[in-house]
Amino acid sequence: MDYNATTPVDSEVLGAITASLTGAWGNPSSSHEAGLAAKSIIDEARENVARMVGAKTSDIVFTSGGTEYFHKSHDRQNGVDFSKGDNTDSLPHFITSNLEHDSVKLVLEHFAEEGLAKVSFVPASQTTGCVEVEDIVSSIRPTTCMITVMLANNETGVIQPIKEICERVQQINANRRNQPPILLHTDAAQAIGKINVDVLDLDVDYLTIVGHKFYAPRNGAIYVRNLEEKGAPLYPMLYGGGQERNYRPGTENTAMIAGLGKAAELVVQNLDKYQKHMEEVRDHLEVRLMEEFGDNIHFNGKFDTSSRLPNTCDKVLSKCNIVQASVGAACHSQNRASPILLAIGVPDSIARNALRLSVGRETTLSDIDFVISDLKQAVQYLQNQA
Ligand SMILES: Cc1ncc(COP(=O)(O)O)c(C=O)c1O
Ligand SMILES: O=C(O)CC[SeH]
Repeated sequence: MDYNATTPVDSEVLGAITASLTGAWGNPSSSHEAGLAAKSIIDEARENVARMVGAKTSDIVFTSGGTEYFHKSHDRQNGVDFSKGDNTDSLPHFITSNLEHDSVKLVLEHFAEEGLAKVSFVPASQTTGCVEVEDIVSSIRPTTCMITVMLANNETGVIQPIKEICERVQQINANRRNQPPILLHTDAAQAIGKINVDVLDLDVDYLTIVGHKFYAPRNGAIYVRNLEEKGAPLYPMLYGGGQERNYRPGTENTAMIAGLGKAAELVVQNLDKYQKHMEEVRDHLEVRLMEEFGDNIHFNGKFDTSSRLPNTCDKVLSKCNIVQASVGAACHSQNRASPILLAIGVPDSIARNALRLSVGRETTLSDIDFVISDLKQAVQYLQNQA
């Protein structure tokens, strides 16, 4: 019950990984047969990942995972020079939400602490669990170089208004004079494989893809709009043998890329089925929780006017025997109330008891019965201890 933390590798994905480890172990940069076999697997995987998010194949760069995608430029990025920190008014300005995963939040905090950039952390609305478009737009300054807001939150499952934000910002970009356009990034880690994600529909410049959230191995990729055509800028964090067009050098991890590509192919083929199943099971879970615990349950991710991922249910509890879940994001220390829940207005006393349940593709209705009975015995245990 913790599929937002990570997912198992799909059996077909494992097959693709195994096949490439045995049949395509060559160096993809080698021009001989073994190298060409590996390169063709990588090319096919790139096509499948691009298809999954509605991108051009050449706009996809493979990475080691979701955390490896966000950094400052070592050069003038988008007309803004990070190295010139002497005049703080000219510092590049970033806008983000207070709901972001640490792989975005901590990078921007670092930029600010190091005097490399100014950052606006826009608070999400406590009535919608979303960051409001107008609050993002009103934070824009002449020095704003990038806006990054996650597509769906990993704890609440609430889907953020990325398309609406991009629509407004592109209108502003069209009227910007003497300033480069504001770049738009979204962290789609929790959305891919659960809802349809289309980079052109969203109209973003960058989109983060995290394999281990959609039954792929723990690598990832980033979408960069019109990368080949020098569209959105991308600066390497590493220097080496020229792989990934010098954007992400290092001999390619063919097997993991093969797995990512197969998982992407499965999403393209089965997303509707996955989404419907997860939604059915999650909704059944919430019905049963209400039946069993009534007013003792507080659903932290349900807002009347906000959409949410089909698999996520954030609520309360801790003494379970069978259920494995997170009391917030897996990578956060568990002995504190989730900052995300506090940010959307969940009272500390409730946030401290939150339990995030996230179902997966194979979670069944009978699994839910186990979950409910385990939660019930946990509640009884806690009540007896009280
Ligand atoms: C929303 C979100 N963004 C980014 C990440 C980071 O991805 P990775 O663990 O592959 O670095 C995760 C999960 O770990 C996540 O849930
Ligand atoms: O568990 C999550 O929310 C993702 C890993 Se921090």
